[in-house]
Amino acid sequence: MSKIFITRKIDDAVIAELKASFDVEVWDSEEVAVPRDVLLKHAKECDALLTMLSDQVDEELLSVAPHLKVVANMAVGYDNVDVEAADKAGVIITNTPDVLTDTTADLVFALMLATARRIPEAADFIRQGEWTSWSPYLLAGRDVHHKTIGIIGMGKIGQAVAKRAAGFDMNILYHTRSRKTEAEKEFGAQYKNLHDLLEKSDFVLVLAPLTEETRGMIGYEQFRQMKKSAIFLNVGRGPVTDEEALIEALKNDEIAGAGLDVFEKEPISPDHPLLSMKNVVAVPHIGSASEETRYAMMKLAADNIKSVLENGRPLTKVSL
Ligand SMILES: O=C(O)C(=O)[C@@H](O)[C@H](O)[C@H](O)CO
Repeated sequence: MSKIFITRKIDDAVIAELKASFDVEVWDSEEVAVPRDVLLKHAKECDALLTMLSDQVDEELLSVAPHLKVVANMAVGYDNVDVEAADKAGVIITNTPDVLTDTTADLVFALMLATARRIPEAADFIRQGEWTSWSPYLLAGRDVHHKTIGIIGMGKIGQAVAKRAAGFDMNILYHTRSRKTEAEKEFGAQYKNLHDLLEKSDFVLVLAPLTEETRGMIGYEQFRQMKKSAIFLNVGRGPVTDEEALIEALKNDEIAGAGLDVFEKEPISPDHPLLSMKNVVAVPHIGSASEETRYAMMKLAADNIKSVLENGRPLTKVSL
């Protein structure tokens, strides 16, 4: 019977479905990542791994895993996986695209609205008992409707954001590796080089995956090119942004605010400088965190393993 190791406690129904056909072991914690030595021990004897973003699937792991046929990453991103090394080792890597697209695009709008309309600040204002009177500009924020959003990384989530932005009568710019003519036709999105997008956008949104190409792509120079009234959003990967440069840009009022779901190092500590800034809305990597979507991500990861072990065919393979 094929052996599967799941690196985090996921939904019982999904585990039960796998246990019906395979020998399944689960790292029995939702919060605590599986320690490296435990992961390597299981990799030595497993045919399949179901992994999280916090698990490094690298040459060391692949070199001790003679039976490994598939690694199903419970994420659309796979910057925790050395895909080239896996390909050389003949190990199939899968991810969880599509099932999280709309949920993550919703979080983009939640962050954009929360930052622009100062929602967390306003919620605190009442809780602190500060709402004692009214003034014309009390907690006045900035409009989102009819403004310009610049999307960096126009994959499926970027296009789902463009669809929502069209509903807000926004002007949509995008910068990405390949033109998205569909999004141009359907949502009036305009392709721009990075400099023009940064100069023209009221909201600059990072959705690009983390690659050697995109690491640190938004740094001091890029923040200087943005409008002073711009709000910066990152719902992609933290290291795409030079976080020191972001902190400087906020401190020096080079931009007006930031809405962040991802950070250079996660989790971030409560004394992180970004958390002391009123014009920053920070949330703990919850882009895809709806019950429906996280269940769908678990199920898709499990179905990928089942399909590969039963007929060698992945459902959502990561290709080089
Ligand atoms: O899918 C991704 O690439 C994500 O970043 C998120 O959907 C996950 O929540 C992440 O895997 C949680 O750590």
